[in-house]
Parts: sequence; structure tokens; C-alpha cells
Amino acid sequence: MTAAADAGPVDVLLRRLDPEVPPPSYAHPGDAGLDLVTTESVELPPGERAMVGTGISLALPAGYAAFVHPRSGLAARCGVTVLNAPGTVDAGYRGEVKVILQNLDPRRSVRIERLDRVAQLVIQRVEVVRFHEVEELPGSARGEGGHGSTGGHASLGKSAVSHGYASVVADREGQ
Ligand SMILES: O=c1ccn([C@H]2C[C@H](O)[C@@H](COP(=O)(O)OP(=O)(O)OP(=O)(O)O)O2)c(=O)[nH]1
Ligand SMILES: [Mg+2]
Repeated sequence: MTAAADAGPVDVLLRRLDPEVPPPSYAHPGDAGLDLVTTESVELPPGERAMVGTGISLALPAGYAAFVHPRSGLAARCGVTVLNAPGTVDAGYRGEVKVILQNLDPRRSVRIERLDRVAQLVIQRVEVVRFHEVEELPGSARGEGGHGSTGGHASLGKSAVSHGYASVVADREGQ
């Protein structure tokens, strides 16, 4: 058993702003996400977004944050995702947790009903860092390579694999 599992659950203060909203709970032991319902009914035409309430507010312990993630079932079935995924709920935030939903289906309108489970909250420990500004950063195996430097996706074609993504972008821009 790990040290984290030994420590047991982290205590989080919860306020329910709507008595019909169930307290967030894990569907199965060991799940990372706590389903969030919405208190609002909204119609989302193709491409549209809406910020909806969840009927809860939290006081997370210092050193923790809650992240609003999409639900994969809603995304796969209806094309509805969380626009700013993952939304960040700061430990000091005392307002209602909101979800910014977007319908990415290009054709179908999606109706969200009050008390539908629309997103999931993942609560995690976060580090507080202190920056030390320097003129030069220490070297590393990766260096400045990024954004596809290790090889392109098949759909980018051969050049992406042989030259890296940066040169594909340059080709497209006619450079
Ligand atoms: O999906 C989200 C994202 C954020 N929030 C709340 C909690 C968070 O602590 C606060 C601020 O979020 P963020 O920092 O992402 O937004 P901002 O645009 O930077 O606003 P601010 O200037 O208030 O920080 O809004 C939510 O309820 N849901
Ligand atoms: Mg902010």
C-alpha cells in the first residue's frame, strides 16, 4: 500500500446551494472523478457553449485544487465537452463551482436537463513553487525540442516523421 493510500481521504468542506443536488460522490471505490450535476436546463445548438451551475461550493484545504473534467460518455454520445478542460477551482474559491459546457457536434442540438451529470471533479494536490530567475537553464536530453520533434502523426505525412513537425509547418507556410 502506498503512503498516499495510508493517509486516507482528504477532508473537504462542501456547501450545497440547492437541496436537490446530491453531494458529489465516487461511483466506484478508487475512482478519481466525482460526478457533478447541473442545476440548469439548457439547449446547446451545434458549436454553442453555456456556463452552468453545479449547486455546490467548496473549501479545499491549502495545497489542493479541484479540476473540472469532461465526462467521456457525454462527449462520445453527444459531443458535449468542457470548453476550458480541465477547469481549475482554486482552494480559496468560495463561489459556486461552474461548468462551461460546449456542444462540439456540428449538426445536432443537445438538450441538457437539470440534475444531469455533466462533468466530473478531480481533486488533486498542487505544489506551490518559488521561481529563481537565471540567464541560462541547465541542459537536458530534450533541450528545446517539442511540438512533434520526436516524430509526426501519420496524417501529417512522411516529412513530419523525417524532418519533424516544425519543418512541416514551414513547408505549409511556403518558407
Ligand atoms: O471551470 C471552472 C473554472 C473556474 N471556476 C471558478 C473557480 C476558480 O477558482 C475561479 C477562477 O477560475 P480561473 O482562474 O480559471 O479563471 P480566470 O478567468 O483566471 O478568473 P480570475 O481572474 O477570477 O482568476 O473560477 C469554476 O467554477 N469552474
Ligand atoms: Mg485566474
